[in-house]
Amino acid sequence: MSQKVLLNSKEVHIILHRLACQLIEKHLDFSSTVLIGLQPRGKYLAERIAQLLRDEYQVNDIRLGFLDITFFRDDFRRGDKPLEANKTQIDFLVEDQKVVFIDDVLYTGRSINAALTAIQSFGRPSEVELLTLIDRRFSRHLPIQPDYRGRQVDAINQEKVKVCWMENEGEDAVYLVTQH
Ligand SMILES: O=P(O)(O)OC[C@H]1O[C@H](OP(=O)(O)OP(=O)(O)O)[C@H](O)[C@@H]1O
Ligand SMILES: O=c1cc[nH]c(=O)[nH]1
Repeated sequence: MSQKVLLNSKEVHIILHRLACQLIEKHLDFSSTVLIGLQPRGKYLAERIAQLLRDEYQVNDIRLGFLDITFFRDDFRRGDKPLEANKTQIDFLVEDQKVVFIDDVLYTGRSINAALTAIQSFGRPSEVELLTLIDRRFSRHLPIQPDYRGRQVDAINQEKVKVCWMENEGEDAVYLVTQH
């Protein structure tokens, strides 16, 4: 296995600021907008974006929730391992709200498809957008595209993009991992 740095810590931080600013441009005071990080790895990105909005850009009253999509995936019966769900935590109504899904990587689009199904249990949003740190090009199985993207990456199917966060991996960085 070998890995190449796609984004270092400084580049990740610059991109996070840009994404936060793009959200402000569109959503202004966030009075009818909620942020939903997809479990497990979108949670870290969503927390970072929410923290930036609050601390650096003085957007108060950010509503942030986390959505687990494990049992909404179209392939969830196919694996041979027992599935472990993560926690869904949405302490507000999404009815008539603008929902922004936040995930670290967009690849086939199947996770977002599952999230679109899962969020219906919480109400009917007025619109749903997608923010992703990494958009893997030419790999979609479904017609799903991000509204806000950190970096577009070309990778072949044998490669994996790995997003690391200080909170769980001890550094903010993005790697392209190749199995040999
Ligand atoms: O567009 P998709 O093909 O659905 O891929 C995107 C998903 O892949 C990753 O999770 P993964 O399913 O690899 O699980 P992981 O958390 O174990 O990395 C990533 O965190 C996204 O949620
Ligand atoms: O490259 C990929 C594809 C799916 N999920 C990831 O985290 N990385």
